[in-house]
Parts: sequence; structure tokens; C-alpha cells
Amino acid sequence: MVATDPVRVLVTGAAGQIGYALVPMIARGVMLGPNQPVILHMLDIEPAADALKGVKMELIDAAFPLLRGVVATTDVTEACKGVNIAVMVGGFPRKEGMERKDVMSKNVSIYKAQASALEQHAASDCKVLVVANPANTNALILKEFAPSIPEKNITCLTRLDHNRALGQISERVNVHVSDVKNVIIWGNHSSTQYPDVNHATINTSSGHKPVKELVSDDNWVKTEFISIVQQRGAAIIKARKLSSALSAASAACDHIRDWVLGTPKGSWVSMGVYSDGSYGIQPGLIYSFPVTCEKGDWNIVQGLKIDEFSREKMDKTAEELIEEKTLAKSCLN
Ligand SMILES: NC(=O)C1=CN([C@@H]2O[C@H](COP(=O)(O)OP(=O)(O)OC[C@H]3O[C@@H](n4cnc5c(N)ncnc54)[C@H](O)[C@@H]3O)[C@@H](O)[C@H]2O)C=CC1
Ligand SMILES: O=C([O-])CC(=O)C(=O)O
Repeated sequence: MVATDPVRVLVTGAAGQIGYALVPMIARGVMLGPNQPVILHMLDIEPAADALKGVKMELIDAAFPLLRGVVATTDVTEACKGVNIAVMVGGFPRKEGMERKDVMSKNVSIYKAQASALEQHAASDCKVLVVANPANTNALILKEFAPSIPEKNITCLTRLDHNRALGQISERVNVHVSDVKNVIIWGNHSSTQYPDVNHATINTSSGHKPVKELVSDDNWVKTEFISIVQQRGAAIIKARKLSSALSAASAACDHIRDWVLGTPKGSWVSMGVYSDGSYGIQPGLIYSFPVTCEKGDWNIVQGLKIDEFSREKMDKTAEELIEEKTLAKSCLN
């Protein structure tokens, strides 16, 4: 067996609920595969220092074979040193009755500050995934305040929404979730996101069939389905009195795994990435697109036919991102 150098993975907000679900997944190989050793860097703030210490103790107690070291710190410089992957979860979650942009002023200033630490101390090819809300706009702020990190390396999480869409289709048609593919989440990780099944298929005993044909209810696809996915985060908060954690952690692993190891042939995933103007979306926004990944790089799927209904929804969520960008900048002034 060839010895593999450990990959350093930073998780910010590691003492929080997503962090608590995420770090054991990373240490078990869920994110980077069963043969890839990891060193976990965990950052949280001073009031959470004891809880963070406790998480480190539990990681040691779990005796994970792939875990080659743990850095648990409240010092952002120490946390960022040499990291190859940064999963940015640190921040404040929304509570019942709030929109995700309501946590904007608290969270964007964190991303401005941590951008410089990553820029100065992370590995030069570090891949960044922003999870904390408002995820797209936090990623945009991070990109703007870390100009030397290549824009292709800064992404945000919409894979949870993508997985939620797969889950809803699988329940509706009564098929296994892994037989559903190529849904798309366009735009913002917010209630304006557009979950689109126009190009999605289901693997059946007689080949891949369009989701729309098997659902056979256009009205459901255009109304209830979209709003269930858009509102799923709020529904979880209502039920748990806390926002999604295990599904968010799992989606973060899916996002990084596919980015690093590649998407399966013939299928794509949704990632919040830097817009190059594809599909008429303003360049420079961090917008969720369908992407394929290969050799550690993502590429936006090109050439999909966009009907009028989709166009309107894709533009509406882009408009919200433009508004969020202005709001974020005013919070930082
Ligand atoms: N993009 C997505 O799909 C999802 C995003 N989220 C977002 O993820 C974020 C974290 O959620 P939870 O883990 O549930 O929240 P949480 O409150 O349980 O944990 C957040 C942690 O971040 C820490 N923190 C605060 N400021 C920090 C800073 N400057 N540096 C490092 N750590 C800091 C807190 O001390 C806390 O331990 C929230 O913003 C939430 O809205 C949650 C679910 C899905
Ligand atoms: O809804 C929230 O505030 C947490 C989140 O982003 C999600 O569950 O999608």
C-alpha cells in the first residue's frame, strides 16, 4: 500500500451542531474516501472553547484509523495554517420566523475577517466551502476579501437543497433516492432558490425516464415541489427548534467529495460557484449551478434548454443575490 500524506481539513464553528455531526464524518473517510488520512483543524470562538476541547476528546476516544491529528483552537491563524480544505460553518444560525439574510450583519463580518486568515495561511490551492448563512453572500464576501485565492476555489453549499430535491422526488414516485439524478438548484440558498427537475431522470428497469414523465403532475412540479424544497430548512427549524445539522453535514461531505474525487459519469450536482455569466447570470455572483467535477475542478453544465418559467425563477433568485451583495457591503461599512 502507498503511504498517502494526510489532508488538512478545517472546520470552523466546530463546536456547533453541524460541526459536531461533520467532524466524525470527515474522520471516518466520508468526505475524502476510505484511504485518505486526515488532520482535522477545528476553530471556534472563546465562549465555545471548552465545548471544542470536549469535541477533540471525543475524536480521540473514537479511535478513528484515518485521523492523524487534531488541532482545536480559538486562534484563526493557527486554525488556517496549511489547510487544504476549509469548511466554513462558523456563524450564527437563523431561528424560527427569520429569513437567512436576517443573520447577514452578524455573519458577513466573520467572513471578511476569516478571508484574510485563509489567504495568508491556508495552502495555496485550498478549496473553500461556505456553509454558514447567508451562504452565497458569505462566500462572495470571502472571495472579495481574499483576492489571491482563485475564485474557482471558493464555493457555497447548495447540495443540501439538491439532496432535498432528490429526496422529495424519490418519495413522490416511490423509487430509491439513488435512482434519481440531475435535479438542479439554481441561485441562492434561500427561499428564492429554484429547484428544477426539467432535466432530471429516474433509473428504471427500462432505462432512464424523465422525472416529469414519471411524476406526471406538472402542477405539483411547478408549485408544491418547489415550495417544499425552498421551505425545507424552515420546516426543520419548526420541527426541531434548531436548524438542519446531520443533513447539512452530510451534504458538505457530498460537496467536497464530488469536487475532489469527481462526479459520476453522466450526472451532475448543484454547487454555489462563481458565475462566469453562464445562463445569463451576472458574472461574479456566487450562484448555484449544475456542475460536473473532474480532477479537482468544477465546470458548469452548458447548453441546457431553459423555458420561460425557469428563466423567470432563475432571474428572481439572481436579483435577490444582487440585493444581498449590496446589503452585505452596507453591513461592512
Ligand atoms: N448552507 C446550508 O445548507 C446550511 C447552512 N446552515 C448554517 O450553518 C451555520 C452553522 O449552523 P449550526 O452549526 O446549526 O449553528 P451553531 O450555532 O450550532 O454552531 C455555530 C458555531 O459557530 C461558532 N462561531 C460563531 N462565530 C464564529 C467565528 N467567528 N469563528 C468560528 N466559529 C464561530 C459558534 O460558537 C458555534 O459553535 C449557520 O449559519 C446556519 O444557518 C445550516 C444548515 C444548512
Ligand atoms: O434554514 C436554515 O436556516 C438552515 C439552512 O440553511 C437549511 O436548513 O437549509
